[in-house]
Amino acid sequence: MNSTQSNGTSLQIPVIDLSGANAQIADKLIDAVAQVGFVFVNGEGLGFTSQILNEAFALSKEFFTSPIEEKEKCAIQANNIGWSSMHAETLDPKKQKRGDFKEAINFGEFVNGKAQQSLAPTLAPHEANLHHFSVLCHELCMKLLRLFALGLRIDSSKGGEEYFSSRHDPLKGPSGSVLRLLHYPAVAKDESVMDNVVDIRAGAHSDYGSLTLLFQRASQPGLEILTPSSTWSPVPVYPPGTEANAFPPILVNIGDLMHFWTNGLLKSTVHRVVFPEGESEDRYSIAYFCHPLDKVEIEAVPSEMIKERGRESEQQNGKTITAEEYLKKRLAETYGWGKQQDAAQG
Ligand SMILES: O=C(O)CCC(=O)C(=O)O
Ligand SMILES: [Fe+2]
Repeated sequence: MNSTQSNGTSLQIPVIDLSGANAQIADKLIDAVAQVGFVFVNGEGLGFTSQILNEAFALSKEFFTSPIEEKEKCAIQANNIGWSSMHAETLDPKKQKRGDFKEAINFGEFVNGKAQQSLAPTLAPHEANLHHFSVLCHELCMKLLRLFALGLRIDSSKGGEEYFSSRHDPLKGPSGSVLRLLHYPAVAKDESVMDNVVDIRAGAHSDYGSLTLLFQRASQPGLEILTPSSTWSPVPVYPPGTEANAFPPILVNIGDLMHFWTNGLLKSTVHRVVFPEGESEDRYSIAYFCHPLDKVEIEAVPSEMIKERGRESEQQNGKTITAEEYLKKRLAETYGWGKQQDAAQG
């Protein structure tokens, strides 16, 4: 089996309904992310609607099909914001001969509803929609973060249910959170540009932040996660039991910072995006990478559930590492960020 083949082993990712979120749901959520690192949540009732998603994906398509000169005007900067072109990012540099078969655009935090970056002509009229989408994403993350704190039984003297959410409150300061539109063009299998062994839509990686939300579209699969037995398991767009939903459930996964924060209890699982077998269509996805506020110090979470677990050093220059330093360190270690601009993750 080469590095881009799947073996079809399928790992069940739990689906959790967050309506009426309570302690029982928090326990289920913690179990899911402690075991698999991924969980599906039903987006209905969380502000997302078919219309909002259809509009966001239509806008994404419009942007990616616009002239390259327009996209270049909002090219990605060292602050991780903007458009990254086809093959510009290499998520698995040790294995990949060529960069990911994808393009993407990152939106940083909006201030008073305004993007803090130049928007391409296709996007500028839709600034309010993009802002609204990122607000919905952040609100869902805050809900999940409250449930994580509840499930980890953080004492009220240490912040209780608000332990994580208060450290992700955009009113208290900036963070590295990013809304990202992704486009993976379809490629005919016999096309000469396509080398099955070296080409991959997104190389194997784990995300860097606290948690990631991922929105997928029907008939555009391709995401796979690495199982504990080191096989690749395809991730469905509509997991069993959700086929009748108005839109696919939202996929949530834990990032490396949360893994580190919880001494590895919550797992950041390696994943990748492959070309599906046979005829494929373009894949569009939307990700929201949620990060703590830049200034937050990542001390071990005050929970008895993680106390006994070993911890990597949290010190940097004798001080507890902050979320901002953690992100910069990860980007630099993994991608040589700052030396070369081949990374654009959130
Ligand atoms: O597009 C996808 O399905 C996954 C993207 C992803 O894993 C990432 O951008 O970190
Ligand atoms: Fe990812």
